[in-house]
Amino acid sequence: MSRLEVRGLHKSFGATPVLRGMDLDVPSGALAALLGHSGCGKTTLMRIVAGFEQADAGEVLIDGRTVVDGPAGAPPERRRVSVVPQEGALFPHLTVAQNVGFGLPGRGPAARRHRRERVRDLLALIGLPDVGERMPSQLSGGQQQRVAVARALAPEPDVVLLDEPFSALDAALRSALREDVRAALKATGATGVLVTHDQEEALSIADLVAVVRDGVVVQAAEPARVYREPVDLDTARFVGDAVLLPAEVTDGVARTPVGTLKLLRGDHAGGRGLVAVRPEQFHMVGAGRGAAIATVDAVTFHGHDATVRLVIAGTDGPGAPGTAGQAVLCRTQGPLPDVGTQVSLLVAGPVSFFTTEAPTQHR
Ligand SMILES: Nc1ncnc2c1ncn2[C@@H]1O[C@H](COP(=O)(O)OP(=O)(O)OP(=O)(O)O)[C@@H](O)[C@H]1O
Repeated sequence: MSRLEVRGLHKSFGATPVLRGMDLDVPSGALAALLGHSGCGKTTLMRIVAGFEQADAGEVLIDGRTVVDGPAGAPPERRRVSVVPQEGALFPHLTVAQNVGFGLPGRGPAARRHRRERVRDLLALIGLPDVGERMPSQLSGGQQQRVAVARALAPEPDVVLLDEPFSALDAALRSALREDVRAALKATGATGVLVTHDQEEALSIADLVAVVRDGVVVQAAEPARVYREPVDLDTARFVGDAVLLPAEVTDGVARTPVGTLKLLRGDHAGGRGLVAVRPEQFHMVGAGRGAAIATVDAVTFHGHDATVRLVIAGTDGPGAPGTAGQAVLCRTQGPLPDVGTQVSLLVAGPVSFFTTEAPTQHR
């Protein structure tokens, strides 16, 4: 078991606070993605957990063992934490097998045999069983990252930290590699933390997405929850596309330019604010069946689906006043409408409401 707990971590560089009381709890064997804008403190957290940087205050526990206690901490080599950096991580003068086996003891015939077997098993696990004798320069970028993952897993770490390990790769390679890396982590039972800017990556492979802003985790939950129930407006905008519409909440429903919408959480006191609607929640339906009339402004075809930009022309139902002219985005797999045509719009499923009358609430 190797649960990772980060409690109240603080770190400043000079007078600039970077981590401001960061909390994170990653269950044993889970893969968490740290998602946040550049400079929000993701790498600093990873470096503190790995032991490359000192915290000012707060704690990090692995499997209940305190490895960081304020500025004090266990030596990095005793933490059972491995790191997979962005790129260029392999020793260029060692073979692939020597790279993977680098952190393993090799004195005596039994240890050497164990090392050989472990290297062989890990290369098979990452899908490169035959490259052990090659030099890193003879591998592609994606293969080198696979080897870096194998090397990180070799000493059977409790926690593996992956700092944007796929960022230098092209889109197709990234998606294949991240699936394989997830599978390798799961096969070894290691707890993983992945730093990424890429929301799709975070949502698709992580068990837990932790949204980081200004040195704190503002929301940590399973990917679908973060997407469907973002904790605040900034998270709604940052994780996936969101159409923000003015809304007035009364009696647990929101009156909006596209009709009266159900709320995800019915406990709002009411008042004015914004609802966040995901583009796939919009549906273009037959005339008279929607809640609003909209004019097709632009259509962008993506292959698997399309994005249709629409401008509300008027309401069919009891919408909020002054709604015409509001632009919305609709993601559709159905037939594509011509630009300039009018369609009827419907919103499926409940939406999140964020009041603009009081400070943003953090859960
Ligand atoms: N050793 C350092 N000395 C001074 N400032 C630092 C140091 N390391 C990081 N910082 C600053 O701390 C802030 C957070 O950096 P960090 O690398 O943790 O962000 P990040 O979220 O990982 O960003 P990115 O996604 O761009 O890698 C940045 O403003 C950075 O310039």
